[in-house]
Amino acid sequence: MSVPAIEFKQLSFAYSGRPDSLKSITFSLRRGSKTALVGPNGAGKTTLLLMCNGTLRPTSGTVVIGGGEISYDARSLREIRRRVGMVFQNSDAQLFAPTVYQDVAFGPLNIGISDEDIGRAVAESLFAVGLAGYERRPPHHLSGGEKKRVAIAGVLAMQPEILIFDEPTSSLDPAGAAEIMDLLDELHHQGVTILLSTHDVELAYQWADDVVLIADGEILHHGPPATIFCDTDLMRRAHLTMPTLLSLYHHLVARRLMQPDIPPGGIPDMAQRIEEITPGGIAQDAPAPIHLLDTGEGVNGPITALRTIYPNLRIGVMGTAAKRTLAEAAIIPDVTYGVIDTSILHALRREPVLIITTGGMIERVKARVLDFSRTSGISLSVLPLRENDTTEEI
Ligand SMILES: Nc1ncnc2c1ncn2[C@@H]1O[C@H](COP(=O)(O)OP(=O)(O)OP(=O)(O)O)[C@@H](O)[C@H]1O
Repeated sequence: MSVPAIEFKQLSFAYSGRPDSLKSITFSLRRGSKTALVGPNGAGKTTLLLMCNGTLRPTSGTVVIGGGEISYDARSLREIRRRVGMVFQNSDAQLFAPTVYQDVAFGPLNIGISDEDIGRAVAESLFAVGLAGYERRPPHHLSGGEKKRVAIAGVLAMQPEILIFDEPTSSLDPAGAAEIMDLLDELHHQGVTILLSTHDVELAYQWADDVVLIADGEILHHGPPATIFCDTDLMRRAHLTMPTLLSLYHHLVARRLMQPDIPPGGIPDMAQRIEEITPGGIAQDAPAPIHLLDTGEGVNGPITALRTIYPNLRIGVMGTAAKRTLAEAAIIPDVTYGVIDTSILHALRREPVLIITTGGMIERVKARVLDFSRTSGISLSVLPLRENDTTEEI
């Protein structure tokens, strides 16, 4: 078995003169996993996250990063903070330079990266968080959401192997929050291990592979989201409520309108199940295909060709590189976040859709659509587009 990304071993912690905020915490995070640390106010989430890069030191017990126990001398801490990026809940605590550029450049500058490479890292990180062109702005004149993005860019510029986010979507509007979650998905796909804290059960249910439930400084459970969020006793003990999608599913099952099954993973799954039990749906028609274009193949030709066949084609774009390519080609996409599930919903409504992305994200689209087809029994097709070819089917 591979070495875990992070291990907490019998970790306890008390702020000076206070009772224990963390009580004998033991769990580990798989390398490359995306985990949500979920719990009510005051549960100990922030305190636990601050252990991950040595900002706080346990009163007893240890934190192990990639197989090595954290040491608390200045040199070791510098090295740990390069490998473990941390975005704080309060961005004001993280931003201090006079310009956005200097703020994002601060980390790379401190580890001796050349000016040219720093320029590139800053530009790429700002583009990734949707703030290209903000370089000369003073961070303290930005909105709360923009500050959060600058803080994220500063962490991305260090290319950490582990990302720790304390309430990543707080102070972001819903679309901005969804874009940041998509960015986290992209980073996860590049192999980064992600641990975020939240009390947003909707977000944790739809996004995380694993959920760690914490209340009153203790871990109540660590497991797959559906197992944890379906457990009403656990939810009550953690002062949380069941995600809306699960709650609706349980109500429909209890009223015998729906067969008990694996809980729905997202809106496409739920919409499909409702369509199956509702007369008058369009289930008898075959779904529209989801076209898929790798930006490496060039975007203008295939889009023009597809638009002549489908004038009402919807275009979704996933990932930083693809967004940049589309911006350069002056093509405005219809969907920029939640792209795969939105595209599945369009396909089920028999509306033509094209997803533009690149690299490993191509496989992610195929895997998610295949997974949906398998669980729903509805055969959806993904048609990878090439310059003169729109017919290959998975
Ligand atoms: N600087 C501090 N000094 C003393 N006690 C603190 C300090 N920070 C947090 N605590 C206490 O530690 C406990 C855990 O707080 P923590 O901020 O880790 O919880 P949290 O789960 O992140 O909460 P929230 O969701 O409200 O941000 C709480 O009882 C809190 O009052």
